[in-house]
Amino acid sequence: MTMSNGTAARGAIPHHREDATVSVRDLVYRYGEFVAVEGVSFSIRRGEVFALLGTNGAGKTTTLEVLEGFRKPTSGSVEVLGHSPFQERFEVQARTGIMLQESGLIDEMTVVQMLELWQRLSPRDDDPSRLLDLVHLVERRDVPVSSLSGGEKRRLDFAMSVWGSPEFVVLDEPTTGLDPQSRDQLWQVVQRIRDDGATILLTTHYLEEAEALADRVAIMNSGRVAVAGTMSEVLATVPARISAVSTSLPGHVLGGLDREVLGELTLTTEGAQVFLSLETRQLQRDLTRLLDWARQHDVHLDELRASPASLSEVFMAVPRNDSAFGDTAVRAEGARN
Ligand SMILES: Nc1ncnc2c1ncn2[C@@H]1O[C@H](COP(=O)(O)OP(=O)(O)OP(=O)(O)O)[C@@H](O)[C@H]1O
Repeated sequence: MTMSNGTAARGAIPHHREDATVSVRDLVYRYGEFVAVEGVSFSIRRGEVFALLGTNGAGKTTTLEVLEGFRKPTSGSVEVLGHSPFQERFEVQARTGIMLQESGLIDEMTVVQMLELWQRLSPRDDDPSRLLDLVHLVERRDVPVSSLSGGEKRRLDFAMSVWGSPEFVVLDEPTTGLDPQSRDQLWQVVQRIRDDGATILLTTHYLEEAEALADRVAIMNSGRVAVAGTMSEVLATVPARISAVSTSLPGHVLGGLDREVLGELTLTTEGAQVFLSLETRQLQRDLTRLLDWARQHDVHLDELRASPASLSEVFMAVPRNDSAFGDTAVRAEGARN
């Protein structure tokens, strides 16, 4: 994926358009005078899970609705599977599965009747039994939809979105309301259909879900992409953290440590204990330096922890207003694509 106005994407390797299932260039969408999406560019490679994240009102749903062919872009170009989703809706819909936030299930029908109805409506062929098995609803096949739990309804929605193994699947907050076990099962199914070659666009407010599933991610704020790239590129936009506690740190060796490491070192003393915290963009290098330093000075490090930033930290670090976005850099980057 390449992004025109994302920080992490600046280092991303551009790829050819033919590798892309989705290609969005300079997308603008206005509701009347209000600009909901303001110059967004990205592409989603075939066979990857791409997570579109963002604050409330960031423009995710609007972008999704443009990709699904429900809205005509105000300006910019959008291609899904080589077609315009708005002008060539039939071509795109025949190869796309969509799981909306709002379920379209019919309460009076049983689970299997719902799938049989879908069999008649969908342009793709499939077998209800395969889908029931896929989403672990075999034993609920003859139960009316109205009797299903919220999680079971979500799984049935999911089954309908992957009916006939579409090439492109849009999952809009797929695990809302699922218990941890059902959520894990659904994650496994998403990974399985990705491994089978589907391209998946996921939106979610659960950052651990994006972290578990997505190959690439974009975080939107106020109609723009704030940060984008592969998961590791995005996580690297916030420093990693190393921490440890030691009771064997002689005062005279402390000074040498900050010259050894590249990151920002903080030492706090409480009685005989020294708490060491290091924020670094060079996790492996600084961890190696720290361990070498500890060995040389015979320092024992207790509770040693080293971890990259989480997606949640990256999300929290996204500036929450336009003026803090570094507009000049963002626009200059956009102009190159
Ligand atoms: N039909 C509409 N008419 C006018 N403004 C709208 C309309 N739909 C959305 N908006 C506005 O456009 C902006 C983007 O909305 P959108 O629903 O795309 O955001 P979102 O990222 O999906 O948010 P959320 O996470 O809260 O669902 C918001 O400020 C919203 O109020």
